[in-house]
Amino acid sequence: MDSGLHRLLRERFQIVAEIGKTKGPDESIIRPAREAAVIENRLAAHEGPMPADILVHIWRVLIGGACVVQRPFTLHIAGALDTARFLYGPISAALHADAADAVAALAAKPSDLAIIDTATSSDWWSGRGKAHAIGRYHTSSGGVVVVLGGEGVAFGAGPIALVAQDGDAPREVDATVLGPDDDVIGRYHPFPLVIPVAE
Ligand SMILES: C=C(O[C@@H]1C=C(C(=O)O)C=C[C@H]1O)C(=O)O
Repeated sequence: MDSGLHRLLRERFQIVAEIGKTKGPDESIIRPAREAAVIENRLAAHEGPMPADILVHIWRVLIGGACVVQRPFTLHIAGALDTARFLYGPISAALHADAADAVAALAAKPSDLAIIDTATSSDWWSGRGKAHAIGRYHTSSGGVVVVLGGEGVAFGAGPIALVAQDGDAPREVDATVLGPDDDVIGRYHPFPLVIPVAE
């Protein structure tokens, strides 16, 4: 059983490496909407005693590993280590004192990702420059964590936009009701599960 699983995983990573070669040097290898679709497809086909959150956890580690195989990158983390590990697994990480530091590190290397617990800063969005939200997750402790991609990371295809307007705190709106002056900081596919974090 384990040999068969292992063989399939090796095959998956071979295919992932081939897909990576088709992505251009100026294009991000991370496709948040595709990742969400991959997991939604697994959840839709799921049955049996394995808990759905275990399924999601395994696939998130596979996807994080797949991304890093296609092109190495670092997670710049401000107060969201559990969420970062849940979403991307054991890949290279840098811990930052606050959101501003993490966003500055992302600006220096836009192909990395920043993962920010919004409780670490009341205005994490104001210094983000060309970074934009590619994911927004709720945690089991009631927190909200935002994943920021640098320039070039494709927006998700979902209908939700996360908007900052006139310096107000970001709010979620349906993309179809956005006005011309709205400052869209990210669009993403809604994620079905709450991220479990250590208390
Ligand atoms: C494999 C790809 O690259 C990345 C890894 C994915 C995966 O492991 O399923 C999905 C989307 C991308 O973030 C792809 O673009 O298809």
